[in-house]
Amino acid sequence: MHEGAIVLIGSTGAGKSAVGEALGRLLGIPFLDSDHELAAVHGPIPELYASLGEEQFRQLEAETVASLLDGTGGTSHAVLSLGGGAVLDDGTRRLLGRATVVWLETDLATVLPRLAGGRPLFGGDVATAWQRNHELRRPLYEEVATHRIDARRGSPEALAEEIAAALNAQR
Ligand SMILES: Nc1ncnc2c1ncn2[C@@H]1O[C@H](COP(=O)(O)OP(=O)(O)OP(=O)(O)O)[C@@H](O)[C@H]1O
Ligand SMILES: O=C(O)C1=C[C@@H](O)[C@@H](O)[C@H](O)C1
Ligand SMILES: [Mg+2]
Repeated sequence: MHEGAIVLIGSTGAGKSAVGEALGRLLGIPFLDSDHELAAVHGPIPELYASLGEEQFRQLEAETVASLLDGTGGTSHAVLSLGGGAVLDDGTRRLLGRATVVWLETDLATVLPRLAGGRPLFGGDVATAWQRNHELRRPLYEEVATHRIDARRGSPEALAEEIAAALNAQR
């Protein structure tokens, strides 16, 4: 199997958490999520983001990702789903250079119904804000991804199967 972590990246609502959980279950390895870890240690993301501001939030997120990646090194294996904006950090992108990084590609039509509850960073017009972030971050996802999956259709379980097959094919 794979050394270190299988990291899932992509825009908000792409399914990183849902697919990551399914992939961990499928492969029988732990599932970690940087947003879940941040929330467990520091409290709910919206409040954390509001109190810290973007710059400090990104710094804390980067430290969290680094420590989760550290914990998955050596002989242990895990699936690690990142927050949608985690790739904005240069240090995080450098660390991802050593991981298997799966980009869940999606589009606005797919995620819009999933964003109905609102996301902390998307004040005002959710669709416009999502699209802007999606376009700004696309080159960064592209830079660090070792694999790409079309996440616009298929259940989280089906997408997990697809990822497992893609990773097996390269062995
Ligand atoms: N392939 C899928 N098919 C149907 N629903 C999905 C799929 N993937 C995710 N969902 C649902 O869409 C919502 C958003 O998914 P999820 O939280 O996994 O996205 P995310 O990429 O982790 O977003 P964020 O960047 O905010 O962490 C959840 O309610 C989830 O159950
Ligand atoms: O797209 C973003 O910038 C974010 C996505 C979420 O995963 C959270 O990490 C947070 O809401 C920020
Ligand atoms: Mg998530």
